[in-house]
Amino acid sequence: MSMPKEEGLDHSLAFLKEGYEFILHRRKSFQSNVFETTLLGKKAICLGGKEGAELFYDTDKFIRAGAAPNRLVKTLFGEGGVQTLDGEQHRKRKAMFMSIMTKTQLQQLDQLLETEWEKASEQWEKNDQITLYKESQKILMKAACDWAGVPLDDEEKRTDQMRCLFESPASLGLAHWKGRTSRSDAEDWIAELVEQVRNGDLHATKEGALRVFSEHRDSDGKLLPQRIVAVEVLNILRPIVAISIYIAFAALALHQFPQESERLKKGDGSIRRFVQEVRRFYPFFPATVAKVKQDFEWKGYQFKEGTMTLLDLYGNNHDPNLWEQPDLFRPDRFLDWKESPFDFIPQGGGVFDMGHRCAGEWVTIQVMEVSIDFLVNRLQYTVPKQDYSYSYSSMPSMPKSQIILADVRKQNN
Ligand code: HEM
Repeated sequence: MSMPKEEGLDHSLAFLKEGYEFILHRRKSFQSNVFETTLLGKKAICLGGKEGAELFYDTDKFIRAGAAPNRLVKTLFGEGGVQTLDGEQHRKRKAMFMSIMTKTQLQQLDQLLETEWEKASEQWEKNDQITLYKESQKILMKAACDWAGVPLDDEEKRTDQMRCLFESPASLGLAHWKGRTSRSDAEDWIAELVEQVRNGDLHATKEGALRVFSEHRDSDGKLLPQRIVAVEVLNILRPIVAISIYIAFAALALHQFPQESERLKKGDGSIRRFVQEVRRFYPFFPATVAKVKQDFEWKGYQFKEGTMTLLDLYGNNHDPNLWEQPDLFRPDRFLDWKESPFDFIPQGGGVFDMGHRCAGEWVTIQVMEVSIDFLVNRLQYTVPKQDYSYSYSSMPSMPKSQIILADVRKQNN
């Protein structure tokens, strides 16, 4: 049986134009959770729905080595990182990440964040207004470095580098190249710290990522090359700073859905459900990518070895077959959510240890909870008129104004 197929030479331009909605639009028009298209001059299969996600995370059928486009590897991921590994090598490396995600470690991050929010808000009281997206990046970078045991030498420069890593993958020209130079500079910085940890010149905290990753032995029993440790430590710092995007969207939701914000203030809404709805509702990653490991057949369709395959992350979070009225912001939908690892997948699906589901999902949820609690219950501020719109084609997307808050004061209660 032949797979539903989008006719035409190449659809990369349509992907750029329709962005987050590209796959879902076609899933709807083909009425199918699987279809074929052409992207970057190559045949690509797009998968969606619970069944599509379940298939995508079957590690006997899909691999990650060589799957991600070069522009993503050169900016966002780095070379040789966990995202690009398969099989036993991936399992061992992923276990290294998950080993630092303990309850105690997460509580420590909580406290570091609280302290940074406190310090920052004291500064903000001296200003007429602040840009939340940028300010929260400073908070997150300081907390992330402290948590990872990384001495932060030049706060402004390093925070800017982290931002460039996640803002640049899909951008063009200079902005993209800035992402590439930020990557090599940031890797140099961390690789030097790894050397210092290994020769005893830097006593990094025992449980922090810098020390744990520097001392980690890979599946061959050897220490990882310094450069790879740097890539993996950046796989902690960079995405923590990227939570600033969700914080900006959360602040937007608090403003645009004041009844939800009131409920949080009165304590009759749940911050957890609010966080989940922000992660479901707003765009972050459109899709994730793998390659067919070897020829197989699924539902009568042929999947040929090496074919690029995309999983529709944004689309699954907005799929009307999975969510009632998906385009409404309604945190209470999570009251009776059946906790499937394949429908709600803003940070990937499946399981953490064997598959590529985001290693930092718990961190993300927790950081968002602390930050939203601070915005709702610890600060008061006004929201001046600004451009709240966000695009479905720029990746990553975020409110155009980056969320300006004015007259920020600590609450007196
Ligand atoms: C800012 C919000 C975040 C979003 C939207 C996000 C999203 C994602 C996505 C979509 C994937 C790929 C899933 C796949 O390919 O199947 C991923 C992987 C990953 N994320 Fe996150 N992430 C976030 C935050 C974090 C944080 C805070 C950390 C670390 C503290 C982190 C560490 C990782 C790592 C190490 C991987 C690779 C996992 C693997 O390949 O096995 N992420 N993330």
